[in-house]
Amino acid sequence: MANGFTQINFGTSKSGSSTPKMAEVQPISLESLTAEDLKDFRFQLSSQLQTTLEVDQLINILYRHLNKIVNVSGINYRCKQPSIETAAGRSQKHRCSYQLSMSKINYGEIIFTRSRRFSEKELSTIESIMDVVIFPIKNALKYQEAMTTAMIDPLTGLSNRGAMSVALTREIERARRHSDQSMSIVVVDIDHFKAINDRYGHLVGDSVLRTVAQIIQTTIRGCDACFRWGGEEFLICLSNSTASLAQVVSERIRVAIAKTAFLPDKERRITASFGIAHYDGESDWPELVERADDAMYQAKTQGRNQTVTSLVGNVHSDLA
Ligand SMILES: Nc1nc2c(ncn2[C@@H]2O[C@H](COP(=O)(O)OP(=O)(O)OP(=O)(O)O)[C@@H](O)[C@H]2O)c(=O)[nH]1
Repeated sequence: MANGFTQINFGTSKSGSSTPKMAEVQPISLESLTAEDLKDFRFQLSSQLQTTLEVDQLINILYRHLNKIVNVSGINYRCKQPSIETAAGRSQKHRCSYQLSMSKINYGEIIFTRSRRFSEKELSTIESIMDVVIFPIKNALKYQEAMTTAMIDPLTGLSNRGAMSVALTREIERARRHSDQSMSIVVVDIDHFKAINDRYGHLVGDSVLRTVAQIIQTTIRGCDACFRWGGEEFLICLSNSTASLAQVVSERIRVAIAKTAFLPDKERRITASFGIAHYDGESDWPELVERADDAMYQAKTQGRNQTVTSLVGNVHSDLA
């Protein structure tokens, strides 16, 4: 162990024995590597690692640079919190791995692999550059954590509006590219929520929002996504969905909400109104969301506690 890096494994991994051989870059002889060369190498590696805050890019840079002095076939990196797994090159059966830790905080594990055993000299060279690697990795993890936090609504734990815009841009792009895979948007708005806050207080109102979020999340599929769009409004993005599937999902959520006893007054029920828009070649997601929102307002004006689908384009035939 040195500099807070624990080499936890070195030897032959039996599971990798059938991995096909790959062409490996010839390493520069470590015997001729001077202290000055190593200093230069560390400086160059450090400069390159400062160019990104993406963990997978950091591992790729390390892979490219390390191969100038020590031949490795693959580098795997994994971290539990935040949960990240990435790799560069190709895994082989001989491996050495290092736990990246500083001030008792673990920043993940780096595993170097190749088809031949690592020599003592190679191991000590790899270990000697780990201190150059740990700070960029630590910064990248902090950045990733901050980005994730910025995308989460703290009350419900759902993704927020910022995350929604990123996800919907991607989904619209996918629906446009694959004509056989469409998508639907559902806007959900709790009915008379102001009256709930006024009568039972904001804490009860908050717990209603959390429970509605849970009902939605447990009803939709893993490939779908739910966002907190505004105060008492939620937006669901149903991937690869027809308009009729969107209606089935909405109705399931609507009935589940209407059946749930949210309030101290068990007899009093809460309802929500739903608006659906099915993708119809919109150029951007705000147009699609606007249609779903208009449909939701129609549900409100028609008496609330119901689902309205925006009827345009190919939706009629799907619902027939
Ligand atoms: N408890 C709580 N209330 C919130 C939160 N965000 C927004 N609200 C409340 O949500 C209420 C929304 O009220 P309105 O927009 O009038 O809508 P509504 O009473 O649900 O009426 P309809 O939508 O027409 O059925 C307001 O009283 C907001 O203060 C929140 O995070 N927690």
